[in-house]
Order: sequence, then C-alpha cells, then structure tokens
Amino acid sequence: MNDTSRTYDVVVIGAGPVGENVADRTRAAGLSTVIVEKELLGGECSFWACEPSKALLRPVLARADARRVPGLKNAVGGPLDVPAVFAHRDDMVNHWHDEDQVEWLNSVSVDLVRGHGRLDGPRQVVVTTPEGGTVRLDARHAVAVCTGTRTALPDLPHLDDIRHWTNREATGADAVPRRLAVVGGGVVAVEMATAWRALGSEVTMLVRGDCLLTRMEPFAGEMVAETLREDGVDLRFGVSVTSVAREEGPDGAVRIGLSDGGQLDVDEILFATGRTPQTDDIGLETVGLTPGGWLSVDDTFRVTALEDGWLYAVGDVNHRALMTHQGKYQARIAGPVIGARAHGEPVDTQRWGPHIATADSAAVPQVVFTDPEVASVGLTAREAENAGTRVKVVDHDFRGVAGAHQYAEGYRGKARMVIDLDRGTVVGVTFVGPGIAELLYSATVVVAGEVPVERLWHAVPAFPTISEVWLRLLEAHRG
Ligand SMILES: Cc1cc2nc3c(=O)[nH]c(=O)nc-3n(C[C@H](O)[C@H](O)[C@H](O)COP(=O)(O)OP(=O)(O)OC[C@H]3O[C@@H](n4cnc5c(N)ncnc54)[C@H](O)[C@@H]3O)c2cc1C
Ligand SMILES: NC(=O)c1ccc[n+]([C@@H]2O[C@H](COP(=O)([O-])OP(=O)(O)OC[C@H]3O[C@@H](n4cnc5c(N)ncnc54)[C@H](O)[C@@H]3O)[C@@H](O)[C@H]2O)c1
Repeated sequence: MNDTSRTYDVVVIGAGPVGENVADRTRAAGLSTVIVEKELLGGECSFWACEPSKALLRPVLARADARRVPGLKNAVGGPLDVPAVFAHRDDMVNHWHDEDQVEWLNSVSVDLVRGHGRLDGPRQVVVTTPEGGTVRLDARHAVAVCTGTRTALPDLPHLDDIRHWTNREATGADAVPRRLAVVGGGVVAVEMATAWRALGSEVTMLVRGDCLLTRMEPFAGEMVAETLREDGVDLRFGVSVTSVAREEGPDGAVRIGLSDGGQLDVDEILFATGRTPQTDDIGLETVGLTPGGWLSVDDTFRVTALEDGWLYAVGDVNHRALMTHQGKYQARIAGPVIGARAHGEPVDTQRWGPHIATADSAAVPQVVFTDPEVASVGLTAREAENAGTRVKVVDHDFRGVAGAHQYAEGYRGKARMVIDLDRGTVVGVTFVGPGIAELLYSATVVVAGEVPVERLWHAVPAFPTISEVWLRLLEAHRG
C-alpha cells in the first residue's frame, strides 16, 4: 500500500475509553482530531476488563443479595445458569465488535486510522495499517498518548509456554475450569476469584502479602477475605509462585511450584499481578524518551520529560489512577487544556480549576464488585496521616441502619469517614457491605465538594435506606 500523509490539529494514539474522550473534547474545542487504534475502539475496558467482568459479576452479586432476603432465599438456592451468564457477558461486549463506537466517533467528527501508531519525531505519528501500509499523521498542536496497559507478568521461566490467563482470558473464557489459581490480591484478583468461584471453579488465591486490597482501608480486604473463604475459596497469604509448567502437554494441568515448598495442580492459572504501560513500542525513543515506562505528566497531562509541551499522556498510561472513570475525567480536563493552548487562551491551573485534575489526588472513587462490595473515595486514614493531616477517624458497623436491615438479613458492613480536623471537612470515605456501590457518589460529592462536616447534618438521608449510615457516622463523630 502507498504511504499517505495527513495533517490534524491533534493526533490521539489509542482509542480506549480515555482516548475516545480526549478526541471528543479536542474536537469540541474546535480542533481537527484523528484517533489511531490497533485493536478495538473501546479498548481494554469495553472488551476485556470493566464491562465483561461486571457482566460476569452481576448475577453473582444479585444472587448473593437475594440469598439474604427472607421469602426469596429458597428460590435462589441453586447454581448459576452458566451458559446464560456467558451469553449476557457476550452481549455486554457486543460480541467483541466495535461498530457502535465507530458510529459514535463519526457522530462527533473524529477521524479514525486503524493500525499501530508510533511517534516518529516531534508532533509526528506513523501508523502501520493492518494491510501493511503506513499513514503519516502530522499534529499541528498536540499528540495525546492514551495507549493504556496490559497485565504485568512475573519473571518466571517458561511462563509463555503454559497458556496462562490474564485479564483477557479471565473475562472472556467460555468454559469453567474445574480448578483455577488466581495469583495476586488486588482488585482484579478478588473480583475474578468471586466470579469464577460462583461459576463453579475450585479457586485457590495465591497472595504474596498478608492481606487483600492493600490500597484501601484494611477492613475492606479483611471483610472480602472472610466472604471469599465462606464461599469456599482457598485463600493463601504469604506465598509466591516460583515455577509453572503444563504437565502432559498443552491441555494438561498446570503444576505450580510455591515459595513455601509446596505445589499446586490446577487447570488454569490467572495472573492478576498488576499492569504495565503500553509504551514499549510507540516510538518514544524518536523524541528522546525511554520506551517501556509510565509517562509522568503534570496536572494538565503534559509529559513532563519534554520541554516544549506538545506531548500529552492521559489515562492508565500516566499511572495516576488506573480506572476508566478517572481516565475519562482526565480526558475532560486534557481536551480543553489542549484547546486553550492551541487557541492561545489562558490555562487555569488553580486547585479545582477547569484545567487541572485536582480529583486525581484528592477524590478518586472506586467500587470493587465483590461480596461484600467495597466503595471508597479520597484518602485512607493512613494516607491522610502520612500527608501530615490532623485526622479523626469515625467508624460505624451499620448497627441501627434500618435500610441495611431491610436490604439483607444479618447485614454485615462497615463504614469509615476520615475527617480533616483543621479544615472541618471529610477527606476520605470507605463503605463495605452489600448494595453500597451506589452510595459512593454521595461520598464523592462530600469529598470533592469539601462540604463542611457540620453542613452534613442538613443533608437528610431518606428512611429506610442504607444511606442512613451517614447519620450514624455523624452521630459517632459528634458523640
Ligand atoms: C479485569 C479488569 C477489570 C476492570 N474493571 C474496572 C472497573 O470496573 N471500573 C473501572 O473504572 N476500571 C476498571 N478497570 C480498569 C480499566 O480497564 C482501565 O482503567 C481503562 O481501561 C483505562 O483506559 P485507557 O483508555 O487508558 O486504556 P485502555 O482501555 O487499555 O485502552 C488503550 C487503547 O490503546 C490501544 N493502543 C495501545 N497501543 C497502541 C498503539 N501503539 N497504536 C494504536 N493503538 C494502541 C489499545 O489497543 C487500546 O484500545 C479494570 C481493569 C481490569 C484489567
Ligand atoms: N472495579 C474496579 O474499579 C477495578 C477492577 C479491576 C481492576 N481495576 C484497576 O485495574 C488495575 C489493575 O488491577 P490489578 O488487580 O491487576 O492490580 P493491583 O495493583 O490492584 O494488584 C496487583 C496484585 O498483584 C500482586 N503482585 C504483583 N506482582 C506480583 C508477583 N510477581 N507475584 C505475586 N503477586 C504479585 C500485588 O501484590 C497485588 O496484590 C488497578 O489499578 C485497579 O484499580 C479496577
């Protein structure tokens, strides 16, 4: 194929949820924009991460909730309809087709070039197309790298030979392994252990540390661990994988060597061991940067290592907050920033201003879709203390929350509010319990809005909802 060359105001590399939103916002700022994608528009989130994992988990959590409702629990005592769960998952990812996203891209007048994009000097991107041709894209104002991440794998001999699972197989498989090992104790590990246990696998979790969900309040990981164990997951702490091999050929069992000297045979092994940035093959060396690392950015998403400020990195690839909603928030900041700079307009970088991603450090919300659900925003008590804040930690275990007792017989939950005593505001909130995911936005408004604690007395939760936990927290604070 012949080489072609085109010029745009902005070139976006990577059409995951974040790249799509950057392109939408630069276009809205009046800049011509092209996006480059090597796989499916919608990225990891739409096809191999958020969407399929939550589709697998929805029936699991709905059944767990239903089993706590008197009058209903006997009706849902049986196993999940596994083929129907997979069919629902397949529908939720549109059978791994991206024509809806292509239609949307057309509707916002962003051009698309399919293929692998690489920088080729300042403001230049060269795309190798699936047909083997090249398209050269010149950017008048900015290139935004939104190339996301893939699973970070441990350095184990023969790992490539054993057909292991990453998030892609864990969210996309259509057969239930009899025995599944899950390596890791983070969010992917606990969510996928929950899903596959309920789908019928014997699950063993191999966690090298001594707790789950280490970035959250300690009680979150403890409560999730308790239910995983009750549900029959073999949860092992303080153990690492030292070797892996498929016994008896490619379809044989995986034999796992363990750091405690033991071994474990399973049918599949999932590595849920964190993420690595997709920057190893995007031409960073052509602009004087080292390939393979996270791209550090300032609060307006300009890559700090380049002085003349045309290169932006948004979403997972900048390592600020590896979640879809937070990457899309970054995109809603970065797009207008690129627009303002292109039009020679001022950029307002005051805390909470329109061109600075203040929430990335102050108010990142996250829901972990396990049983119980975990929802948190802002700082943990330890993070706040480490930041030098004079804090008061207020805990409540959902006693006296009528809505929680309506929701589930024997409701088990815990809530924590971290108060900045000098400013009189809430800097962090964590809820653990069934049905608490939708409570998180209230906490996010409280933290991002820096609402004075005293004003919260006037925010009245309806009776009898789980939200009344806010009242119990305030009462515990007032004493
Ligand atoms: C199992 C799992 C479950 C998750 N669940 C949730 C959840 O429930 N909620 C949540 O908020 N977050 C969740 N996450 C995190 C979420 O998936 C990521 O934060 C999100 O996908 C990041 O979006 P992104 O656009 O930055 O990157 P990605 O979604 O990774 O998209 C990057 C895109 O860039 C493309 N690309 C890369 N290199 C090139 C190149 N050189 N040329 C052209 N195209 C390129 C890729 O093909 C891809 O389409 C989950 C993650 C995992 C692994
Ligand atoms: N519901 C959600 O919001 C959601 C769901 C899934 C993933 N995500 C995001 O995706 C990102 C990736 O999740 P993740 O769980 O893969 O990463 P993570 O960083 O949350 O957890 C990685 C886990 O693997 C362990 N680990 C790392 N290297 C290891 C090794 N060599 N051997 C054994 N254990 C090892 C770590 O100790 C940790 O327990 C996270 O930032 C997460 O927030 C979000």
